[in-house]
Formats: sequence, structure tokens, C-alpha cells
Amino acid sequence: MPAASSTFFLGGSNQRLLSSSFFLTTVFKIRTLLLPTHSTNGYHHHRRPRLSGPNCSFSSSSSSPSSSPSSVRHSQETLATQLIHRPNVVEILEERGLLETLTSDNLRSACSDPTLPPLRVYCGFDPTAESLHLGNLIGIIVLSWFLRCGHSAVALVGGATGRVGDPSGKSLERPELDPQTLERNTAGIVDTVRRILGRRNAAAEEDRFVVLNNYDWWKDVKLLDFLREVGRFARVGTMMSKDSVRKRLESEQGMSYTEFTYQLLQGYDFLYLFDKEGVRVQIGGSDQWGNITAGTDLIRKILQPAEEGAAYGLTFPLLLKSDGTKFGKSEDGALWLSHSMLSPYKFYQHFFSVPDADVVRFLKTLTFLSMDEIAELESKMQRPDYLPNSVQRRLAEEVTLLVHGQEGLDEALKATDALRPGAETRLDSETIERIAGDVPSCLLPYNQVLNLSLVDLSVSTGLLETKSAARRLLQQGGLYLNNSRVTSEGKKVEAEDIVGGKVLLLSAGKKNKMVVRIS
Ligand SMILES: Nc1ncnc2c1ncn2[C@@H]1O[C@H](COP(=O)(O)OP(=O)(O)OP(=O)(O)O)[C@@H](O)[C@H]1O
Ligand SMILES: N[C@@H](Cc1ccc(O)cc1)C(=O)O
Repeated sequence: MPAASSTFFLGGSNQRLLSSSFFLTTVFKIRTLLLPTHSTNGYHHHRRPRLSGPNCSFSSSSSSPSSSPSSVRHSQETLATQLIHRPNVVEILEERGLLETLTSDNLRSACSDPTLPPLRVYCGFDPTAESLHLGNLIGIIVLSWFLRCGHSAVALVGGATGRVGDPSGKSLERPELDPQTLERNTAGIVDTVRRILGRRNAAAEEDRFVVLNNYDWWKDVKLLDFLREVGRFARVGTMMSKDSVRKRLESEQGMSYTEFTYQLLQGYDFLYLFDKEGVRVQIGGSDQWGNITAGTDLIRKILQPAEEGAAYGLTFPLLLKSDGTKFGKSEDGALWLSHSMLSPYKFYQHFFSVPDADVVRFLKTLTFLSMDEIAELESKMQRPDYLPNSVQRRLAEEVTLLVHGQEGLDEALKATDALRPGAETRLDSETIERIAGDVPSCLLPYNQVLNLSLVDLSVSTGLLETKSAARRLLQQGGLYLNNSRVTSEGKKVEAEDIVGGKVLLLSAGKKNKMVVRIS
């Protein structure tokens, strides 16, 4: 085993140099010079593990302020006049329903005390699917709130932990993913996180977040080193008492040693990021509590930071569907954040049709609208002249803009308009083709469609089950051809109904659509 020369944690003066890179405004850079500088996060650590492993790429990104006495004196003077007020991110999260539990209430003051440096916070995502989903968006939003309040953020992709599988909330062992799938999933997640966190385009904020992959530090860690340096500090009794373990031990399948160790991998990530990247806070959904506290425990026992330099955990409530189950990637009908897995139109539609009872909660948790504006929208919903779903429209616009950008929102609005029965928009074949990915479609030969009655077409395409159902709907005014209401029972498909000679759109009521492609 390599000796201390290849230590995992940089020691001494190197760490002093690293400590400044996290505090990007002048005053924060200066502030770090005033703190004890034994570690990258600017606080004393008494012990440090010495796992062999790479000196990770981020170590080179640091700047190196001078720490001469004169610059310290200068910085103290500057500090006196430049204390920066940071909004209290914990209070903001709390009033928006984004706070479940804190490992320590001290985080409330640590996050807004102008005499302390801003915090660095991280949230991890395992690459177990090609895209993140709506539930994961909460973690990105909480990171974004920290950024908006002047802190900095790390989004972590679990290239290593994804190989093991988090047992939290899972009743069965996870299937193993091959390296190509993990790589593809990682790329998808990195892309989504960058896109959404960078959405505000505020240069200052862009500089304050990075995306890291824990495989970068895990790939060279040796088992014996890990057991000696970290495993010794983890108590089996505590590990067994975690929800994720207890529930699985009660199940028929039990739990593998591999998944049992997951909490230590995530725990060690926190310790590593705390020491190397100055990360002080880990956030996650409430299902992550056991893994997050595994990290704060390791940091406390191994690094023994002084109280003012402690590590914190913060969890937020899981976003639940109306049936009480969590939005997740493994659940049916996941609301994916990636354009290629779910179109912006479908994403938008989901929010457009959330029940009135949920809309205010979603505005608070999924948008950055001010609480005043949300209260105004809420009171609008109580007025007699309230136009149904207009608050949902606002929600859908905000969330689609955040996730898919202006282009995605425009695409969603265009498709929504085109698919509205009775819409003024004249449908061209291009518009119909564009929405074909979002509604069921079928392929029929030209001569089979031409001159076919609309009632027969509705049944042969599978849009409606029986001719009598089609007739009934037509009589009630609910059957549409290319967005125009069909009024005559004898109406047959004519050549000009086939848009561009290629396609037509049938609608049964507001929601059921069928794109008929002509071969
Ligand atoms: N519905 C949800 N609401 C809020 N946070 C969520 C939700 N689902 C997942 N998260 C959070 O997203 C982060 C990453 O979770 P993860 O990658 O395990 O997603 P997941 O949906 O739980 O995956 P899987 O379904 O495979 O368990 C964690 O902090 C987790 O708590
Ligand atoms: N365990 C988290 C992902 C994660 C991975 C590594 C971490 O260090 C932190 C979080 C999840 O599956 O939801």
C-alpha cells in the first residue's frame, strides 16, 4: 500500500491554498484568510484519514491568495466595511415546504451570519436512469435556493454509488448496471443538472456550482485502506438501525453486504467533499436521512471539526403523487426531465392539469415565484370570476421554462394550442407531425381512409371502441377532425381533410387524440 506520499487528502499548505476557491466574492475570499486554515473548508480538523487515491482534478482549480500579515490586516479592514447580508436559505426553504429535517438547528444561523463565509452544499444523484425525474428536481431547486442566497453548490453524480445501488426505500436488491449504461446515464444527468442550474444565466451563480462524479475518487480506493481508515469508525449497530437496512432485513430477500455498505460510501463522499471541496452541507430527500447522517457521523468522528466548522445535513419532503406514492424513476409514468424521454408538451400538460388542491403547494416547491405572488394567485382562485386552470397555466409555464428553457416552453405552448379542440390555429402537416410523438398515432393506407365515414374511422383507428360510442359523441359535439367539430353523422373523409396528403388529427373530446398517418 502506498504510504503517506500519495495521501488522499492534501495536507498542510496545499490545503491552505485550496480553502479560498469556494468563496468567490472578494469579501468571502478575504474572510477565509481570517479562519484557521488547516483544511479546504477553512476549519480545523484534528484527524484525517490517509486513503490512497487520486489527487482529484478539482484540487487544481483553486486560487492562492497571499496570506501575508499585511494582506490579513487589509482584509480585516475591508471586512469591517463589506459584511454581506445573505437571505436565510433555511427559512426560505421552510416557508416553501422544502424543509423536513436538519441535523442541527445551528445551520439556521450559520447560513445567514454575515461574519461567516458562505456555505458549500451538495446533493447526489445516482445514474440509475438516463434522465432525472420530477422528484429529483426538488434537489436541484434546493441547490438553486442555496445559490440564490449567495452560497455555492456541488451536484454529485454517483458514478461509483450507482454501481452499488442505494437500498433506501427499495424493497428489492437493485439490478446491476453495466458500465456503458452507467456512462450513458451519467452523461444524461450531468447535462440536465447543468442545464437547469445554469438556467438563470447569472454569471456569478454559474461560477458557484460544479458537477462532480464520485467515481473519480472511488476508483482508486483500496478495500484494506477503506476498512482501516473509515470502516473502523462505523458502528455496525448504527448501520443496522437505519431505515433502509431495517426494512430490508425484515423482507424475504434480505440484503446483500454490497447494499449494506451503501451508507458508508455516501457517508465517505460527504467526508471527502467536506475535506477536499469545503462542502459543509449535504441535502437530499427524506429517504436520504440515514445516508446523510452516516456522513455527518464519519466527519465528526474522523475529522473532529470544531463546532463552528461542523457538517450539516438537510432533508426535504418527498414530492408525492396524488395517490401518496413518490415521484420516482422506478415508478410507472415517471415525469422525466429530459426532452428525449418526455416531450416539453407532455411535461407542461402534467402541470396544467394538476388539481386545484395541489397547485399552490407545487408553486411553492417547484417555482421561484415570490411568496407574495403565490399568495396573490391563491386568492385569485377564490374569486367568482376566476378562470379555471389559469393558476395551473402559470405553474406549467414556470416549471417548463425552468426545465426545458424558452425553446421548450414555446414548443409546449404551440403543441397545446394546436391540440386544443376548436383551436383557431390551422393545422399544417408539420404541426401535426410534431405532436404525433405526444399522442397515439396509427398508419393507414390512403385508399382505406378516403371516403371512410368519421364514425368508422374513429373505430378502425382504435380512438373509440364502438360505432355507437362514436355516434353518441358526435351528436354531443365531442368529435373533431383537424380541430374542427364534426356535426354531420354522414361526414366522410375527403381528400382536402388529409393535411398535406399525409396526415390527419382525430379528437374524441378534449383529451383523446389520434394522429392518423397516411401511407
Ligand atoms: N419524489 C421525490 N421527491 C423529492 N426528492 C426525491 C424524490 N425522488 C427522489 N428524490 C431525491 O432525489 C435524489 C436522488 O434520488 P435517486 O437518484 O435515488 O432517485 P430515485 O427516484 O429515488 O431513484 P430510484 O427510483 O431508483 O430509487 C435523492 O436526494 C432523493 O431523495
Ligand atoms: N443515495 C442517493 C444518491 C447519492 C449518491 C452519492 C452521494 O454522495 C449522495 C447521494 C440516491 O440514490 O438518491
